Amino acid sequence: MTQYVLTAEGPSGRGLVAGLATAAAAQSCNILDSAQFVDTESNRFFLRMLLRDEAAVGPHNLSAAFDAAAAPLCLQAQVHDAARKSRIAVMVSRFGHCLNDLLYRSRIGALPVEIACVISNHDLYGDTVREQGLAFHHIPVKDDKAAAERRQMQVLRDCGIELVVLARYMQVLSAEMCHEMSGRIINIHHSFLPSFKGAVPYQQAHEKGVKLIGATAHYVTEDLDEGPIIEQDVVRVTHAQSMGDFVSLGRDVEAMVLARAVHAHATHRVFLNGQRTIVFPPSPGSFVSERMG
Ligand SMILES: Nc1nc2c(c(=O)[nH]1)N[C@@H](CN(C=O)c1ccc(C(=O)N[C@@H](CCC(=O)O)C(=O)O)cc1)CN2
Repeated sequence: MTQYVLTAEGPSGRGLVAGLATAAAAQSCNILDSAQFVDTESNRFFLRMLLRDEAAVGPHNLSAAFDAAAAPLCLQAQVHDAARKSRIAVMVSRFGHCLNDLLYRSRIGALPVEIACVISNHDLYGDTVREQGLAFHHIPVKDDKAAAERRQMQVLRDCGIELVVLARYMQVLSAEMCHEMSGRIINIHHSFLPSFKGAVPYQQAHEKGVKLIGATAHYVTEDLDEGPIIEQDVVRVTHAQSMGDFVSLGRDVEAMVLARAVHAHATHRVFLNGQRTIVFPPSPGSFVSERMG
């Protein structure tokens, strides 16, 4: 039986969960997993349900039913096919560890995404990407950033991209691109934000003598490394380690944090809440890979 993710948000109030759960039952949907949260500061309600469509009602009828149930509750509801993979583009510069990790996780089905193409301002990973049957677009960013970005945006439109993942892409995106793709570009920053923004966080961290380094996955906005945080993690370091050691230790935590963030976005668990996010936990079984050994 087909499963769907219901997402809903809007002004908080009484009877919201009941209203949506009643609508689910009326459509013969079994609620397999449910999470909701009220931000009492903003008085905003957020909900995510995993539904099993036991009467094969189908996505269009379910969308209509939940729109009808949500309207009197002043909620915006969306129904997503839980099995559908988001079409993503990965953008990379010189460091390929996050790209390789995403390619692997996507290939084994551990990430519910379809990598439609890879875009890079360098030609280092063209063979790696094309060997996996994927499109690789080398778009150098020389002195005309705007021209390069116009080419990037054209590729994203032509490929029907739903999410852009900056996998250590080291160019600042224009305000125009950030606005056009608002909420649909995820970046991995190689520090535990808000510490050490910018292009060389490991150098900053080493100079500061930190005992933890980290990685932060966030939505991209025109304000560099200031976008809503989706996922973070850290790893211990010591006084005896060099900046190069930090770079090596950081690779794994960067890749892990980025994969967690992409998984959360692709399974409709992330909600924007002003400058922050709400990230619901993964539903049971959502990490089961198609190729489990
Ligand atoms: N508009 C935004 N663009 C980008 C963001 C963002 O949050 N908003 N995140 C960065 C990633 N990043 C750190 O994680 C980062 C990348 C690059 C730079 C930077 O100063 N780049 C220089 C060129 C550096 C080079 O050529 O090697 C520049 O663009 O002039 C800072 C931070 C991705 N983009």
